[in-house]
Formats: sequence, structure tokens, C-alpha cells
Amino acid sequence: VILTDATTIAKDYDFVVIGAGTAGNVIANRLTENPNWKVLVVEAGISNEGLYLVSTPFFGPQASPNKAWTWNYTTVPQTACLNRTMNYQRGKLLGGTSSINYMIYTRGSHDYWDNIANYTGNPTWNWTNIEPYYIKAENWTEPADHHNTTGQFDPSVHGFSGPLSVSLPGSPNELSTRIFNTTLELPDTYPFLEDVGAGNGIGLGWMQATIDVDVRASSAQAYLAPKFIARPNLDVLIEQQVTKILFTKNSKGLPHASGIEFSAGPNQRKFTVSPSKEVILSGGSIGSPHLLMLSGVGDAGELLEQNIDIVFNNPQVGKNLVDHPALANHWIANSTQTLDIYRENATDLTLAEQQYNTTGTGTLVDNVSPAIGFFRIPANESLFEQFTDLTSGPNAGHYEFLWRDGWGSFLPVPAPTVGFFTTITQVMLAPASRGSVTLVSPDPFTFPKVDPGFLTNEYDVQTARYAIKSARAFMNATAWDGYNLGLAFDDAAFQTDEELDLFIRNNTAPIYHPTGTNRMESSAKDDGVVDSFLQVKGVTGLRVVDTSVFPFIIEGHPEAPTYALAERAADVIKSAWQ
Ligand SMILES: Cc1cc2nc3c(=O)[nH]c(=O)nc-3n(C[C@H](O)[C@H](O)[C@H](O)COP(=O)(O)OP(=O)(O)OC[C@H]3O[C@@H](n4cnc5c(N)ncnc54)[C@H](O)[C@@H]3O)c2cc1C
Repeated sequence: VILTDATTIAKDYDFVVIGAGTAGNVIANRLTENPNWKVLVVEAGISNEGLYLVSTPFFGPQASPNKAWTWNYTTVPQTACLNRTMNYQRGKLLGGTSSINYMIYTRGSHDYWDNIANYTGNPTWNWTNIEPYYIKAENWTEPADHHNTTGQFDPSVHGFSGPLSVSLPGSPNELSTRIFNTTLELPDTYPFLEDVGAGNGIGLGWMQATIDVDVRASSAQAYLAPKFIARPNLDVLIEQQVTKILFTKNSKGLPHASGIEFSAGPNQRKFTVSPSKEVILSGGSIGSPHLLMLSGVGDAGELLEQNIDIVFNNPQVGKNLVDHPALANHWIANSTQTLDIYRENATDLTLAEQQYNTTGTGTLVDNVSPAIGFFRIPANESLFEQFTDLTSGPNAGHYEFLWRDGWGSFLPVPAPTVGFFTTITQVMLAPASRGSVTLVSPDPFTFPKVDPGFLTNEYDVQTARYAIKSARAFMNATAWDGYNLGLAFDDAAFQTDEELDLFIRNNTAPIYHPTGTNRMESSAKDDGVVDSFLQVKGVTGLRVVDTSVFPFIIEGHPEAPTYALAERAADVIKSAWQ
């Protein structure tokens, strides 16, 4: 059941999960398949029920920032981005960030997962072992318009009976036709990819999104669905923030995570609960390292500065933060029917909402882009004379394109009041820059300092420059003749490399994929924060299961890999206790 009163929780839980987010709900769901195990999830945020901006796919970009259900972090000034600060959203509600994200479902390449297996020395993380977890999680679902999807995906690599709905666009239009015509015209540079989830990720294919026909599929909608939340052995307590992991005893000579302390807010009553088996930390890439540090696991010098008792000195906690820099490129569209109509004319949006609310069809059923493309920078480019290629391998892209049938609304360039546009958002998939999450106060309700370090490594600027030129080449294909009326006012003035670099530093924005702040490392190595079984090094009884444990950033978007990671972690935990 969902609980809002902390005094009503039981005392005899086997497992406590911190955070009912993307990964946390998977763990809670899978562990409670065993009727003999009782699980409590403690979530800081509110319920996801009845939130229209959250459930309607089209409104994904409006589900954040600065809502009652977001954490509302802001980065420190980004020195390599003209000192701009950037909002850095995370979901603070059931489903966590899967309830506010853009629903893009990408599994990454074979190379990505094989690299994790090699790096951690644990072959169970390779693609061959992970692909079945993607399939187990997935419920491939018809698009809202029920069009014939033959040739738009490969059924043999998808799952049809898991909890998480994934579907193709439900209102494809002229933009999609032109995008795919470009693959016919320039197949060497922009090849058509039948299925972007098959693990051989180079090329351009139809968008796969965590959408259940016409509504967002989040980890709450999927893994806490009524039939699961009805289990008598599953309690989910909301609106309570975990303020500390308690290490009140030792086990095997190491501090043991014996329980947690939580509270509804500053100066509110504090509660504790102690599970008999394990604490699983699924607070996400900001929340998890923050809580570890508050609990005494982190860099000893930094903890001492905050008067926090040291449980285990690990300078890696909160470090290695890596995120994808993203950037929007705009062109003027020879059309009066792009999504810009909703900005031009409020009546059009009202009509679209009426159609959506009454029939579950129309443009509001879709997320941000009808297609997605992953591309490589050729090995003979001068960039690689200076820098090492940072992708996982030849199956992984250096940069990504997303297309918006209108002005890209989720990046901080203000939308013009009039006009019709096409946007290509480019994402730099394997960045070199690194940042950190650092404690600034022992008070759990004070945010840590978040620094993604965007563009601090020149490699990322040069990759972005290549991607801009590639986006312009894409839109210059004859497939866009008569439709593309040229670069929009914000892009047109930037032509030379120096001008492009300024454009990049001025326009780079987060796509909110923070990764790696509790990096997984081999058990044998005295490095990283968790071992390859996701156990926190230096203590017992505590695992981290969320996006923070990936040692590298996915060359794609992290929610699908996070679901697969959590599905796999649930099996690891089950086998440890069965
Ligand atoms: C605007 C936006 C758009 C995005 N778009 C996409 C996309 O299209 N595709 C994609 O793949 N990825 C996308 N992402 C990223 C992706 O959604 C996240 O990487 C992923 O969902 C993170 O999962 P997680 O389990 O690590 O953390 P989360 O899902 O964030 O879960 C953490 C949970 O823990 C809770 N929590 C944290 N600390 C505490 C505490 N101390 N006590 C109690 N509860 C706590 C949080 O409230 C939250 O519910 C996007 C992210 C954002 C912000």
C-alpha cells in the first residue's frame, strides 16, 4: 500500500529501499514477488497520481523545472559555458525522474555493456546477459494511432509481457517523412536503423518511448501498478526524506547499515526503521551520493569540514559526475502546421487537448521527437589526432540527433513569439568533462553543490562543433527542399569555428543524465564506490541501485539502462538471500 503516515509502518521489514524512483520501484516490485519478504520504500516526494503534466507525453518538457514534484537543483556557474548556472532537475515523486523525463527509451550498444563487464571484471554485465533484462522489463505496446509498424522495429529484440510499456510515435507527420527520406538520400552518413534498441546503435530510426499507448509509462505507473501495490508485503511511504543511513553495529569487521532515519522536513519528527536483511539506496545520481556523505561515507576531509562522523573514507563518493551536453539548432520551416501553432494560437492547443482527453489521439500522445539518430565522427577527423576516442566502441555514437517539429522548447533559448521552425537537438554522447556532487552542509535539507563541469574538456567542444556541422548538412539534403527555409536567427550568425565555439558555450544545456557519482568498480580494486554486485565498499548491508553506479555514461539516454540495471540487481539480491 501507499502510506502517508509514518507512524503506521511495520517493524519487521526484510529490505528497506530509499527512493521510489526509476530503479527503486523495480527493486521493490521484484523483491516482493517473494511473499515471505517484506519491503518498505521511503520516498521524499509526492504521489504521481492525477498530475496531468506528468501523465501526458507531450507535456514532458513542462513537467519540470520548479514544480512541487521536482528537486529544483541548480548547478554552480559553469565556467566553460560563460559562467551560466543551469537548472538541474530530478523527479521528487513516485517514479522519480522517470515521472518527469522525456520518455526516450534507448538501450545503448553492445559495446557499452561489454565495456562495463570488462571494466568491472564481472561478465554478468555484458550485453548478452543484460539484453534479457530489457526484454523482461518491457511490454511492447501499440502506438496510439494503431498504424502499421512493420519495418519500424524488430519484434525479436523486444519484450511483450513485462511491466514497462514502450511504444513508437502515435502521430507521425510530414517531419517524420522528411527525416526518413534523408536516410535514403545520404545512407552512408545517416543510415536507416530498423530498431534503435537492438544494440548496434549507429544510424537513425523511429523513436521508442516509455509511453503506454497515450500516457507516460513511469516506474510508478509500471512497477507500482495496482496489482503490485496491492501486495500485502509491499509498503511505500511517501513525503518522507531519508536523512541518514545508520551504522549502529559492525558485521564482518565492517560498519553495518543497520537502518535508516527519515523525516518529513526540517524540524519535523524523526523516525527510524531497521530491516533484517539490507538497505538499498536508489536516490539517484544526486540524492544517493548526498545521502552517503551525510551518513559518513565519503571523502574524510570533506566530511570533517561538515563535522560528520566518518564511517568509511571514500574520496570517490560524489565524484566522476558525467552528463551529456546538449544543444538545439533551429531552422525556419516552410509550414504553418508545426507544433509552433500551440504557441501561436491558444485555441489550437485547447483543441488538441480536447482531442487527447476524449479520444487519446493527436499530437499530445507523443514525446519530444519522432526519431532518434546515433552517429559517429569518422576516425580520420583531425579531432582524433589530439584526443582519444571516448566512445565504448564502434557500435556506439559520438553524437545524437533528436528532431522537434517546431521550436525546441526544453532548452533555455527563449522561443520566438512568431514563426514556424524545425529543431535538431544534438547530444554529445561520450563526453570527457567530469564534475562532482559535494556536501556544503551537514543539514540533509540543504542541497549539495552540483557541478556537471560541462565543456571543461575541449574534446566536448570539438565534438559539439562537428555535430552542428553535421546537423546543418542533414538539413541541407534535398529531402528538405521547399521546407527548410534556412537557419533561424539564433544560429545564422555562427559560421566559423570560433563563432561556433562561442555558440556552443552559450547554448549548451543539460539533458539531465547525471551518471557515475557512485561508480561501480571491480571488487578486487581499491577504487570506486560499489563493487560489481552493487555493494557499497567498506561497509556491509548496503547496496546502491540507480544511475549513479554506472562507471561510464551511456551513449544514449539512461532510463532504459537503469531499468535493466535494476532488474539485474533484483536477481543479484534474490540470489544473495535465497
Ligand atoms: C527533464 C529530464 C528529462 C529526461 N529525459 C530522459 C529521457 O527522455 N530518456 C532517458 O532515458 N532519460 C531521461 N532523463 C534521465 C532519466 O530519467 C534518469 O537518469 C533516470 O530516471 C534516473 O533514475 P534513478 O533511479 O537513478 O533516479 P530517480 O528516478 O531520480 O529516483 C530517485 C528517487 O529517490 C528519491 N530520493 C532521493 N533522495 C531521497 C532521500 N534522501 N529520501 C527519500 N527519497 C529520496 C527521489 O525523490 C526519487 O524519487 C531525463 C531526466 C530529466 C530530469
